[in-house]
Amino acid sequence: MSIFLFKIAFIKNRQMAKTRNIKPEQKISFRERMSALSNLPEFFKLVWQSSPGKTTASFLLRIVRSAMPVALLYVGKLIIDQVVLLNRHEGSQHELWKLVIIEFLLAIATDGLNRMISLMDNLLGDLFANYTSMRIMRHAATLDLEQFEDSVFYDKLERARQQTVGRTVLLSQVMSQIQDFISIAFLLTGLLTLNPWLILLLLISIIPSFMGESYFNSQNYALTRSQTPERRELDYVRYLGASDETAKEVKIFGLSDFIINRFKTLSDKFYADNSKLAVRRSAWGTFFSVLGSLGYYAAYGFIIYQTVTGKSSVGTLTFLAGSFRQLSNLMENSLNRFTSVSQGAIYLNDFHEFFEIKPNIKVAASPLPFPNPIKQGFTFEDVGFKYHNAESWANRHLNFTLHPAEKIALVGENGAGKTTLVKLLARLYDPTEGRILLDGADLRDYDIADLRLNLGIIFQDYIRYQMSFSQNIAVGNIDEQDNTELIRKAAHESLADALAAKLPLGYEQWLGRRFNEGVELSGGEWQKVALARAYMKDAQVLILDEPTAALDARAEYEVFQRFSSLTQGKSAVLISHRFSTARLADRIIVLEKGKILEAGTHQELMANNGRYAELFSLQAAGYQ
Ligand SMILES: Nc1ncnc2c1ncn2[C@@H]1O[C@H](COP(=O)(O)OP(=O)(O)OP(=O)(O)O)[C@@H](O)[C@H]1O
Repeated sequence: MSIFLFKIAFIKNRQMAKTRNIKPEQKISFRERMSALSNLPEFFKLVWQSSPGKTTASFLLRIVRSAMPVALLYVGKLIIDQVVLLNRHEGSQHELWKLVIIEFLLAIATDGLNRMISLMDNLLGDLFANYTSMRIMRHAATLDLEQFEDSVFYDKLERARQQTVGRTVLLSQVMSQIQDFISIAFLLTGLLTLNPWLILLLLISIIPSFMGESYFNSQNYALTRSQTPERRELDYVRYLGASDETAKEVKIFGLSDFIINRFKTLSDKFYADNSKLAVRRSAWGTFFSVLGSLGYYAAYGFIIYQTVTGKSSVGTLTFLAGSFRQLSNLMENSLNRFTSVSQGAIYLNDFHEFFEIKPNIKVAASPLPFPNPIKQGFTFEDVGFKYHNAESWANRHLNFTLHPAEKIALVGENGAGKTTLVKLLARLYDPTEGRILLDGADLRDYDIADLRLNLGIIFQDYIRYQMSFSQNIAVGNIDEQDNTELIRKAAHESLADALAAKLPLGYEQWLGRRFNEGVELSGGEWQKVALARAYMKDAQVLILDEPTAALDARAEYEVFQRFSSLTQGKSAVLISHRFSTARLADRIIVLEKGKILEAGTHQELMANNGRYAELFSLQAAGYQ
């Protein structure tokens, strides 16, 4: 009967699943569940690596704890039998009190073990979460920029991130499972020797509940998995609604209601989906628990009958009834837990999937030594690049050479492909077609870390680190973070030193408002700090992507005076929308729709009377 009802629910649920956008491939079969268990050894390896000592302690404590239920029941039986004997003036008072003290000690030991196990689980859980978070960050650092720009990648990253905390539950579940199995083995031995028939009754009363749990767990997984993109959006909306970085614009544009409504729409949908499942799960759970109670009372009646008819002692009655109840609870718990363990093991797939993502940008097996000094420069040979999932090319048919000691300015309208070109130079992406040569050899043949060490790049969307002034500069060459002299020199070169002098704590001043006593800087001030990062290393090529957009006219003039003298003998690439800046370069490359439209000195391009001359005159007219 129950199976029949269960099937109806299953069919109905399949129909509902369709309306709830659960993709069919996200449902998991029993086989998938079982095969996911093969993830457990790898999982335990991670747990072990997090803390070998605590893993061993937790395991040993649970083994001792697993013998406690049967020991307590058995001593209880002996006590009752002794009391019955004493009533008949046959027993021993001394024996009785000895047993009571033993039971008392066992009870205290059980409580103590429970507390130690839970303490161990918590500590191990925290260590595991920290360890796996670090593993995720380490792996993420090896991946390509392009992978970070892909939403499917983010879903995987998000699911892996959730596993760092979520899987600590799996850890204690698996441990508890082992503990319960041993307890069950002990209790079953008692039941088998005293009354084997009860075992059959036991199985009948718990199997429906197990099937129900297993079914609802798989539904839960399918639902959670299908909700990943929305959950990320929910997190994002929550961040938009309450963050120092967004507060200004949210206030000015009066966006709070808009954001709250979006949050409400998303969270209401979550609530509706989750609560439907929770209600159905609870209703079925109640039904199965009634079945379990029926089984228990049938067994209880049977044992009472045997005691009344003199086939067992009163002590045996309490032992059997107690064993049956405990066994039924333990078996039900461990069967149910089995479904959550296999469920948890399936979530581990997400974790492993993330670690299986490999970077596409290959590192040369035996890299060429990076030239110092660069002799021929960087040559773009028909280079084209298309972003993942993009329709059009961001760069196409690029042919030019950045010579040693040459200063090139890249100009062009928004979206012309200037930043992309620079990213190709730094191998944040590899060309989709064509190749970039450095001193005649493919850029891919050099060591990528060496290449980046030789490039000093400041992007337009540089990070405003919520760290100290000095660390904000040191990130340009983190190995030198303790080199105060170098940091001060870099700050001097980018004009940031005058700013440090104004700050209450100078170079140790915390920047940004996110943490205590941080000082917020203006846009231009931040830019000067970021610029200092480029001077932290003795890079052979300096690349500044709109470095002065936020600087005032005097600061921009000074920055460029210094930039020119500091980059003497070095190559430099400058991206700027200000033609007054661009004209200082040895050569100007005008990009349009990813292609080179024209190139030459300021004078040549003006004489050409092409797009550069047009844009230059347009800007100059604005100043008159
Ligand atoms: N991460 C990305 N994913 C997909 N497309 C991108 C990405 N970044 C840029 N693009 C697209 O590539 C083209 C070139 O962008 P790029 O950032 O190189 O232009 P830009 O010349 O530096 O523009 P701006 O002057 O506005 O900084 C644009 O059409 C842009 O939409």
